Amino acid sequence: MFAIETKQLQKVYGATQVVKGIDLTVEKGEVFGFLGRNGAGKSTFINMLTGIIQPSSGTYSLLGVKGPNDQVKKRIGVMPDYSTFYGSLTALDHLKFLSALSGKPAGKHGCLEVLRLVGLEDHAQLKTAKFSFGMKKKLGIAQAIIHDPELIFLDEPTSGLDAESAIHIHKLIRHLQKEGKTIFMTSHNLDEVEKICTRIAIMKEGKVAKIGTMSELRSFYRSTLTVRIKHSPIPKTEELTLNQWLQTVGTDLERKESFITITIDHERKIAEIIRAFNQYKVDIYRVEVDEPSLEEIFLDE
Ligand SMILES: Nc1ncnc2c1ncn2[C@@H]1O[C@H](COP(=O)(O)OP(=O)(O)OP(=O)(O)O)[C@@H](O)[C@H]1O
Repeated sequence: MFAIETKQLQKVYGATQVVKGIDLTVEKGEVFGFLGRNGAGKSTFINMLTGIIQPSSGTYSLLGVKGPNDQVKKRIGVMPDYSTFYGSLTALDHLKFLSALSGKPAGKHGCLEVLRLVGLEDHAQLKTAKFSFGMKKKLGIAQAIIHDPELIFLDEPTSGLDAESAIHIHKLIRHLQKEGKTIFMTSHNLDEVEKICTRIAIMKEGKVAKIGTMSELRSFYRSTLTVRIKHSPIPKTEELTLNQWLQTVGTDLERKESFITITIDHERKIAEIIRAFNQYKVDIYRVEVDEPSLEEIFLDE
């Protein structure tokens, strides 16, 4: 059973198809990153799954239950792209109120624990009207997880946060994953997605353009690897043979003092090169492989 499954999910506004029939599955326990340029349709997609808006056509299931379904809504947590708060309440009272509404009251201790998890323990008694943008973001995450949901939607959980707070939220997301939760998050921070997401979908103009783990996306993007090897001096007697052999292994061979750079079509060839160097009694000090970053893959779309 999938945490999320959509079939031909579509949203049309007037004559514009904003989400163009998406088929997507997310396994339980994943931290799934949903990326795309501004206006690609990410929030619209999430808003359909979380019941904020109705799909124009297509179907979806959350935690194995066909949506929309009021019972399953209690098992999901949502941090929308902007959250609203009761400004006259303190952070603690705000959370206590929401957790009572959820039908699964966390109590004062539970609420304080969630405030600690998001890094707001020192502001529990502060009225939310006085909260900064970053503090509101954290409180938005707190209210998404206060009822201990199994599936959590986070729309840009760290945008606008300082680096330290963002790292704190990354740790929280990993902690939630360890507890068996599924997280579906959007982000414009590609470094963060690369670090914490198990799988990634890149959305373009309402469709999923690419999907996979980071290594799958890398292999779709580029079928060759550029390898740079630092090595001990090659004995003069062996130089020619080794050079000739390297030219059969890869392309764009460059040799400079104690470095060679070569482009190969499979990582297995790195092992072949290392074995050959050993055979010629050449030591290898360092191997660097130039892999495409998520940014390159993303910009390629
Ligand atoms: N209620 C609406 N009526 C008409 N068009 C809408 C409506 N809501 C969203 N759109 C349009 O749908 C497109 C997708 O918007 P959406 O907010 O889903 O994008 P996004 O990928 O979340 O963007 P961002 O990264 O900026 O948050 C945009 O062109 C937007 O203008």
